[in-house]
Amino acid sequence: MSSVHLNEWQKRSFDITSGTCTPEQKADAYRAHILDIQYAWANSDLSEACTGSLFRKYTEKYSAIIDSDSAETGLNNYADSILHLARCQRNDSDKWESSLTAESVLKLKCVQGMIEAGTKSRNALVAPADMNVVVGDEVCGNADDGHPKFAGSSSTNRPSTKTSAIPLGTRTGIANMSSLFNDGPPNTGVSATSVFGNLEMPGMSSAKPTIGPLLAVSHCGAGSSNLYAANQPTFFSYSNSTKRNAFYGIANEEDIDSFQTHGQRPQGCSAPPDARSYSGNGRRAEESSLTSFKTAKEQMLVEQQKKYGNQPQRTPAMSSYGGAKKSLGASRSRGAFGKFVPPVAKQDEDEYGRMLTRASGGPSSEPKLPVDERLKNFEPKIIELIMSEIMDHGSPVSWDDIAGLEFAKATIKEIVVWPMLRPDIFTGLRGPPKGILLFGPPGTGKTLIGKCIACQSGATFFSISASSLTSKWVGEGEKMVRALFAIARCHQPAVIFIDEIDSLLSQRVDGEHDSSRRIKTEFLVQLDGATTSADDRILVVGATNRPQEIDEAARRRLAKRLYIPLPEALARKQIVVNLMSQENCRLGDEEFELIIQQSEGFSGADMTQLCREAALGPIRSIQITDISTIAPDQVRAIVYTDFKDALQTVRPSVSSKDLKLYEDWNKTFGCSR
Ligand SMILES: Nc1ncnc2c1ncn2[C@@H]1O[C@H](COP(=O)(O)OP(=O)(O)OP(=O)(O)O)[C@@H](O)[C@H]1O
Ligand SMILES: [Mg+2]
Repeated sequence: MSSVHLNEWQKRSFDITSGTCTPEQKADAYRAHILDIQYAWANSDLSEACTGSLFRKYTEKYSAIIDSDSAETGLNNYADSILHLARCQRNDSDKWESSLTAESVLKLKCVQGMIEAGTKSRNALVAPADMNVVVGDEVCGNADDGHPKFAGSSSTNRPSTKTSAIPLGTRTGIANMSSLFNDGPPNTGVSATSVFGNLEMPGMSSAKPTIGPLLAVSHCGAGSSNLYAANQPTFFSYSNSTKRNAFYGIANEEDIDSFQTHGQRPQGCSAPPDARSYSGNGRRAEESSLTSFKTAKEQMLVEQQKKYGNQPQRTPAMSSYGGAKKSLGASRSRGAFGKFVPPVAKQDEDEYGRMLTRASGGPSSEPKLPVDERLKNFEPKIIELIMSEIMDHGSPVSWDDIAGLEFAKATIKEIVVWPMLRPDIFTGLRGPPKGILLFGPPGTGKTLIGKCIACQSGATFFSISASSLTSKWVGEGEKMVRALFAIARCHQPAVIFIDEIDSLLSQRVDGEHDSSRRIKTEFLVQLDGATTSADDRILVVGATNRPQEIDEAARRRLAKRLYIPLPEALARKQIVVNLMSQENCRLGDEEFELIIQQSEGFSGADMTQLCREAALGPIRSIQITDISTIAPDQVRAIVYTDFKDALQTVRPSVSSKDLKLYEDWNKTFGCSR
């Protein structure tokens, strides 16, 4: 401490001894000095020893004021402020004479009300607003006898005082100490002076971990608590920043947690003398009655409370402690290595319960969702996603709608339909393969076959795409895969159709994204389980036009690999006949043959496109002026010329080079004859 500072403190000390000061001026000056000392200490302008010494000096000097019972001369701020008001009024008008005296003012209705309020509610703030009274469990009013005395009392007439020895650790709030000096209640048997008399200030015993016993004053009536918990350390050992935080009433997380847990004020979190009082359970005493302001977080908690009733909240209400630092993450108790909490609010535990209610035809009008005990470990949102979004309910497709592909259709019927119909026959070696891969050029009917299986197999059909199994959340994709198979197991017999399976099960390469690799691995594991378990009647059907990109492990699991080639002449004709049968068309057999010859190399999709293009021929022949008025039956029939024109614009989408690749792969891995 610099000598300038020391001189300043000492000078001030003597200034206040001047007899010219009124008691309230002295009280104000006293509090200002306490504040200054605290501030200086918090900023390390004062050493601990010096702070202690100054406090002692101040206490000794002003013990007469502090200990005075007199409402006139003591630090009776309550009476002082009322009298001060009265005096001001008198100054405004010389003629006006106030009948207010120290005694009469206490009989005023409003004053009585305030006193009663203070007596009734121990949490209520009755003490002058600029006084800070902090106790373990309660905020003490001025007096429990209704007398608004604020000064520490003499020991002679205070028999009910409890004292307790508090081992001082290394910290205690200076502000708390100031409250000791200032707010000694009427029933306190130990005066502030005596408290200080017993207090060894830090400078005196800094080497010791504890600073000797401090007599704490319990002054809130019979049921009152001690000022400090017995294990409450003092704050002299705090670092400067902590001291400053403590000084400004900013608690660190630990303190807040422990405070909220034990119902005590955060250790070392002293408030300046003009801070508001706090209740021992952390609630700002006057908060409920005086302030309706809520932070967004507090509002959210209130709404959550309303929404979920008395369910325990994950986040403790920071508002419970007004002096706590309200910073981002201040309420976290998980620490740096705690579990990651996503920024989006997690689904509540009872969401699944709500889903069960819906599923069991509960109050909600939402559709029934099948649920199973085995799915309890999965997040409801994932189950819901798979159930509602992945399960396919497309328009019905029959085997006859698929032109050609007789071998593929027969094989699929053998694998899918019959075993479903007669599981008793298809046992042992006759057991159907659990995985099929449909591969071939684009537009050849692979997806169409999938839809047909969905309609004709009688199994629960899950049609999923790779993108629906991927998620931006780490780990979510694997869960989706697991949930998919679990749900399929609950709904046996089941077919899981994965279109464009190459994007999900492409070969694992170095440097690929970790999450996609994990999804892939999980899928293979599940696929393995589904394919090896004899009891499970789950068929996985994959479709791809890039069979060469499929991971070899997946390839093995998809045991039946069926080549879906470009449609042969007969199949092409069937497609055209099928489509033209629904239109006004006039085509002879010869014309059909011509069309089939000219569409060599077309896929099923190309044939469909050719028919669409030809169907537009009659419309194009209508005059533009007539298009708005012409009746549908006046539109001419589709004729061969329309196909001829269409063949000029529609080209095969599969090149012969690509075709060779498929045929080669089929020869290597395919199961076709
Ligand atoms: N064999 C077929 N019989 C009848 N229509 C077919 C046939 N093949 C393809 N089509 C027609 O082509 C359209 C596209 O077929 P689909 O979507 O099944 O092809 P895909 O093999 O899945 O192609 P991609 O590999 O590009 O996904 C079908 O909607 C259907 O109109
Ligand atoms: Mg497809």
